[in-house]
Amino acid sequence: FDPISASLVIGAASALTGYLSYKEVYCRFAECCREEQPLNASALKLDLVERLFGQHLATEVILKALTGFRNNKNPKKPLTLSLHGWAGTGKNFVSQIVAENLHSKGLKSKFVHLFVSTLHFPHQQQIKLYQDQLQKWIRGNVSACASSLFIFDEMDKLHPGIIDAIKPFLDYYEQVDGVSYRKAIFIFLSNAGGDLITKTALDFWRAGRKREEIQLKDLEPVLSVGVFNNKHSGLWHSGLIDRNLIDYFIPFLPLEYGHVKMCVRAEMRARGSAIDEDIVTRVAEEMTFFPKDEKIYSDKGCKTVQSRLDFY
Ligand SMILES: Nc1ncnc2c1ncn2[C@@H]1O[C@H](COP(=O)(O)OP(=O)(O)OP(=O)(O)O)[C@@H](O)[C@H]1O
Repeated sequence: FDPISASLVIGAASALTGYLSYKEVYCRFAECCREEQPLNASALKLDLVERLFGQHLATEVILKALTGFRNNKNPKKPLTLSLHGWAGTGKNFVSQIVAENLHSKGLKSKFVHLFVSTLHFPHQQQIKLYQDQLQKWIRGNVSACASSLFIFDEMDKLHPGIIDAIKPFLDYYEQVDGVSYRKAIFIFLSNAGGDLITKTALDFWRAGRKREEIQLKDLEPVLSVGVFNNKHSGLWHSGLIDRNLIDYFIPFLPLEYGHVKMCVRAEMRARGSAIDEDIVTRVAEEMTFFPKDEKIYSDKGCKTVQSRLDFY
């Protein structure tokens, strides 16, 4: 046995172990991009099942899409989800749950980026500038962490065309200018299509069918066509849709009286208060419901529950 090569091997091995344990210790204190770490599917499932009310389709699709994507060592394109539904039905809330399950600091993580149309892209005359900035921002952040998460809120208020600037990143390319975007995740949030979703939910209700009987195939095709043809969807005539770059259109159903009560209880628990059913009913009854005759769905979803609870 050659003593020189033996000591070289030992030296290299101990340097590697040292580096790995240094990295472990470092990552305990500073946030690290753990792109190889598989997703804990049961933790995500538990979060969705226990915390998200009345959204059986969103729960099922998000779980399936994320676990499939994160367990695939070699995805061919980034994961792109488009979440649609009425106000206050849980789209931002789900994005927060997804962010927490991907990066432990959730929305505060430096690998999670939230864009709000009216805040970040307000002026119609500056579309070109926004497109450049968006491309630079995404390129820079995916270079730093391949499994970065980008959330675009208020897509329906985004000027048409802005989002097409990121089309090359969402496509099936192995690399674009030396950067691979295949492990990144993009989530779009929008109220567009909310009317179509409500109509379907209402048709089921009027036919005496259970809400849980609504399937993705009842809504997904209508949604993608509806959003493509809607001038105010942020995806109007978008190349993302006609190139099939959006993996899932995820409908959020309008919330019913019973769901609003569940939100009130969840908020009480979060505040560490005992559940007082009398207050739960009073808060839920303060909300307004539509359509005019049947009054089934809360018109703000669970959105104002937290502030209403402050009065009790
Ligand atoms: N389906 C739900 N299950 C549990 N809590 C919910 C649900 N929907 C809404 N909430 C509660 O209401 C709050 C507001 O909802 P959220 O911001 O997610 O609505 P949104 O669908 O993003 O609305 P908008 O389209 O107006 O942005 C959430 O932080 C959460 O506490």
